[in-house]
Amino acid sequence: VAMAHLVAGLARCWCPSPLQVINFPVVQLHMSLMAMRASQKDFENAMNQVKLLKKDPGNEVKLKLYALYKQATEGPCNTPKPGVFDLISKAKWDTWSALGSLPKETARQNYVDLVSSLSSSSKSSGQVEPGADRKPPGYETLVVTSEDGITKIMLNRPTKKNAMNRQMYHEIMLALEAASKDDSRITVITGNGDYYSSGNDLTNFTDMASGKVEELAKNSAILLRNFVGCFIDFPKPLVAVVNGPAVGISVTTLGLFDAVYSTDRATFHTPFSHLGQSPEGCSSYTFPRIMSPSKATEMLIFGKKLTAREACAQGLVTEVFPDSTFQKEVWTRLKAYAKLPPNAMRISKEVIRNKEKEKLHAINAEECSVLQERWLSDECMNAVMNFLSRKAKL
Ligand SMILES: CCCCCC/C=C/C(=O)SCCNC(=O)CCNC(=O)[C@H](O)C(C)(C)COP(=O)(O)OP(=O)(O)OC[C@H]1O[C@@H](n2cnc3c(N)ncnc32)[C@H](O)[C@@H]1OP(=O)(O)O
Repeated sequence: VAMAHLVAGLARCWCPSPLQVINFPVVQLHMSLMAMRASQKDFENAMNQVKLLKKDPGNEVKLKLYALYKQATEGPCNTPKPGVFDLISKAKWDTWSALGSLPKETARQNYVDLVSSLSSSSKSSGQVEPGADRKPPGYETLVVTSEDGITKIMLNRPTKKNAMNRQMYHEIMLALEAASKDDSRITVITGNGDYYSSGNDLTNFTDMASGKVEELAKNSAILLRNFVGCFIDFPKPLVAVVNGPAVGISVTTLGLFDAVYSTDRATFHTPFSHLGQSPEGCSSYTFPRIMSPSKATEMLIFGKKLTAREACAQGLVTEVFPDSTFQKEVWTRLKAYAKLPPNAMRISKEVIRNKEKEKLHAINAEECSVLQERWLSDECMNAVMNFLSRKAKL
C-alpha cells in the first residue's frame, strides 16, 4: 500500500495537472521537436503532451519533469526542506533544489526537450490498455510482517544475496516510514536466505557506463542520502538480526542501529577501496567511535573482513549466537523486549540519538557528496565492470 502511495504520489508530482493518472491513453503524439529556444507556447504544448504519454516514464524522469517545471515557472527552489519521512515531497524538493540557479529559460527548454525525447520513444498503437502500467500493491524486494509488537523488515532477494537495488532502497525507506507509525514497539531488519545482504547492487551502476553519468551519480547520491537519513531519524528501537554475511552499506548502517544480533556464521566487510569508493552510512564517524580509529581504518580503508566474534569484540555487534540456535534465541529475546513500555523506549532513544542527530546528517551529506565524485572515477567504474564481468570477486 505504501508503495502504491509513493508511485501514485510521484505520478501526480511530475505534471502540474491534478487530473494526471498513472495510466496513459495511447495517442499518436505530434511533437515540435528540436526547437532551439522553447517559447511559452512550446512549453504549454509539452505540458499537454506529458499527459498523453503512453508509457509511464518512471519515477526519476517524473521527478526531473517536476523539477524542471518548477524551475521554469518559479525559478530556483525557495521552499523549506520537507522532513525526511515525507518521502515524496522530499524527493521533489531534492530534485528541484539540485537544479540550483539554472535560468528559467534553460529549464523551460530542458523540459520541452525531455518531453520531446519521451514522446518520440513512446510507441503508439491507438488503443487504450487499461491497467497496463499499474503496479501491484505491496513490496517487491521485502517481506514486511508485524507481530508480537515487532515489525520485521526482511530483505528478500536471496538469489542475489539480498543485494540492494534501487527498488529495495526505496522500499526500505517506505517500510521504515510505515514502521515508525505503526503500533509495533521494535523494528527489526533481517535477510532472507544465507546472506544478510551483499550491499549495494552493483548493477545500480550499469547505467553509469553509458551517457548522463553525472546525472545518475547525482541522483544516486540523493537516494543514498535519503536512505541513510531514514536510519538516522528512525524513532523506535531498531535492531539488526544479521542472519549471514554482510557487505558494504549493510555493514556501515549497522552503526546506526540500536542493537545488532548476529549468527556466528556472519562476516562483516566494506570493500570500498577495492571498488574505488569511500565510506557511507555515517561509518566515517560511527566506526572510529564504536571501534578504535585504527580498527575502523582496517575495515573502511583496507576492507578487512571481520568474523562475527571479531565484530562483537570491536563493538559493532551486540551479541553473537550459534547459528543452530540463532533465530530461536534472538526472537525469544526480542519478544521479551517488545513487552517493555513503548514510550519509555522511544524517549530513551530520543535522548541518546538527539545529541548527535545533526552531526550525523552533516556527516551523511558529506559522505554522499564525496561518493558522488568517486562513482565517476575510473577506479570505481573499472571495479564495477570487473565484478559484472566476473573477473574478480570481492
Ligand atoms: C544508489 C547507490 C547507493 C550506493 C551506496 C554505496 C554502497 C556501497 C556498497 O555497498 S559497496 C559493497 C558492494 N557489494 C559488493 O561488492 C559485493 C559483490 N558481491 C560479491 O562479492 C559476491 O557476490 C559475494 C561475496 C557477495 C557472494 O559470492 P558467492 O557466494 O560466490 O555468490 P555469487 O557471487 O555467485 O552471487 C550470487 C548472485 O548474486 C549476485 N550478487 C551478489 N552480490 C551482488 C551485488 N552486490 N550486486 C549485484 N549482484 C550481486 C551475483 O551476481 C550472483 O548473481 P547471478 O547468479 O550471477 O545472476
